[in-house]
Amino acid sequence: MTELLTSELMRAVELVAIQSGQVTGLELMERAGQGVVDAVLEEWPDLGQGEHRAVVLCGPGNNGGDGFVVARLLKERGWQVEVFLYGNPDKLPPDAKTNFERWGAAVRPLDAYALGESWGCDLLVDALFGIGLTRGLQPLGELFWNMEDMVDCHPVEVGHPRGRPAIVAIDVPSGICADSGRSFPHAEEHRRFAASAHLTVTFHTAKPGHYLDEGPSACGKLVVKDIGLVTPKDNDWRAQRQETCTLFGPVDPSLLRKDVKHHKYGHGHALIMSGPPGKGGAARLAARAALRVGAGLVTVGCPMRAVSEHAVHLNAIMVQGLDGTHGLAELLEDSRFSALCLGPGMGLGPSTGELVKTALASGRGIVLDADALSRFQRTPQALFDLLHESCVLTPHGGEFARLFPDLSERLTTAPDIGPAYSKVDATREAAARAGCVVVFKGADTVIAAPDGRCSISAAVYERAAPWLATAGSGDVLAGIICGLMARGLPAMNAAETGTWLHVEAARAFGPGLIAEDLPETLPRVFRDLGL
Ligand SMILES: NC(=O)C1=CN([C@@H]2O[C@H](COP(=O)(O)OP(=O)(O)OC[C@H]3O[C@@H](n4cnc5c(N)ncnc54)[C@H](OP(=O)(O)O)[C@@H]3O)[C@@H](O)[C@H]2O)[C@@H](O)CC1
Ligand SMILES: [K+]
Repeated sequence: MTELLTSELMRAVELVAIQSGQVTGLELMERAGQGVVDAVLEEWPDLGQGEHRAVVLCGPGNNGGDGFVVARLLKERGWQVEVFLYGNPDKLPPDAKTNFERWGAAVRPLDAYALGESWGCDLLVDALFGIGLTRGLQPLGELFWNMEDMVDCHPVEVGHPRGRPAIVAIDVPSGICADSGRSFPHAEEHRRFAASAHLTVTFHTAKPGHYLDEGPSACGKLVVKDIGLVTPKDNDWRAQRQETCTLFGPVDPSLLRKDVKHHKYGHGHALIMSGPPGKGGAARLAARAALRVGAGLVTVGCPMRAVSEHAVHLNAIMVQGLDGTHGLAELLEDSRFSALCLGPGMGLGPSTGELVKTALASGRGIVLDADALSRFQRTPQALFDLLHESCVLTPHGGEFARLFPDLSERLTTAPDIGPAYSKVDATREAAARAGCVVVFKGADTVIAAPDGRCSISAAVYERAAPWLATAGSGDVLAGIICGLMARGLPAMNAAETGTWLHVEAARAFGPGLIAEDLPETLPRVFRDLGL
């Protein structure tokens, strides 16, 4: 588990170190620049031999200061280095100014580079803006557009006469908000709003924006370099500041091990509610996932007329026909049902809403997904009033917007000042409002509990799982989380662990994945975890 620091917290950590006298800002800047050079040479060993050409684009703040350090260090290695500045050198902050002076060679205005027709280098360094970005960068739209083209269309080629540079972003690609991963749109919509890079080198710890929204695609690859900072552990320091979030993973295998002393009921009984005939596939996917993740028993509860359809498909999973809320309430008199899942394939009719209310009244662990969420589009507060802390909501973007339209609007309206409202902010607010765990799905899934705990479970970088965007994949996730809750995991643990396993199963299976494959790949994931 890695703690992710927002820009405000990162500044606070830096301040503590400087005020304690352990380090100066100038030393931190030197370590940051050295970290970038080290990361570049680790990523492209060819650049470690001989003399190469670098272009360093510096901005008006300390990110630019890091750029001047990189320029100097590369020059000391014998490289040809050209430096361009976006801003007024007289207005640089003190540490950046010192490094501007230490550089001591020519610095030209950025326009002189941006208007050139050739990339003219082997390494392009984006030191324009870091965690201090506060608004859009309209004048740089064309440069960013060209950078994206370079990253997407041209492989890095050391020594190319016109330049096919490796592009490295210092701290965060310029234009990306470090807290949210969002960019700040400007009037020139046909241009890009943020830089693109092959490699992004950040310091001390990653920031939420490296994992959210546009962040990962802009960063390319992410490397975190230690610059000798320590995040204070004491509660007083933390109590005065905003809450952090973590990057979840890997899972703790001890949460998933089965106790040999338990019989099947000791591992819980999951009840997955299904919709009418012809709509039962989603519930069967969720049920299979709940069973594979280790629930001792799984039952699909369905309208009487859907029993025969389920019966021809299911073996180890039981089928229970039941009539409406009365039938569900009666079934739940059996206290061995330890967790429920409602939503996948249930339909948007009134019966779904009534079944959800009956299920919630039972106080059991409950996962609500898909139609069980959308059904409450017009009356979200009626749902929130019934939710409790053993509930997990698993909305995708559309479902989130139905339940939390105001939060969704803040998240989708173009921000004009930074830091931009983030998916972490939105999910945290949603969990507090709903009074339960919210899993806001996407490649940048965010999971939050009502007490403020929050983690990002991102399927990006080395954990990218593009084949997971397939029909039924969400139903499987709901089933995995329900199965884990049936086994006794608290809602937040079940949500985080389930989301991580879901991505891991997709990665283990690889290309060609369909939803049915996910539960079947869980045994392999468990073996790899040493269970
Ligand atoms: N913290 C640490 O521990 C360490 C930090 N380090 C490095 O420092 C970086 C943070 O430096 P920073 O705070 O000076 O911010 P940075 O991103 O350089 O730019 C801010 C400047 O830009 C301006 N500005 C903003 N938006 C603008 C716009 N759209 N268009 C035009 N101007 C705009 C803004 O001025 P404003 O007008 O908003 O007052 C301000 O002048 C960090 O990312 C890392 O690289 C490392 O050296 C080591 C340890
Ligand atoms: K940058």
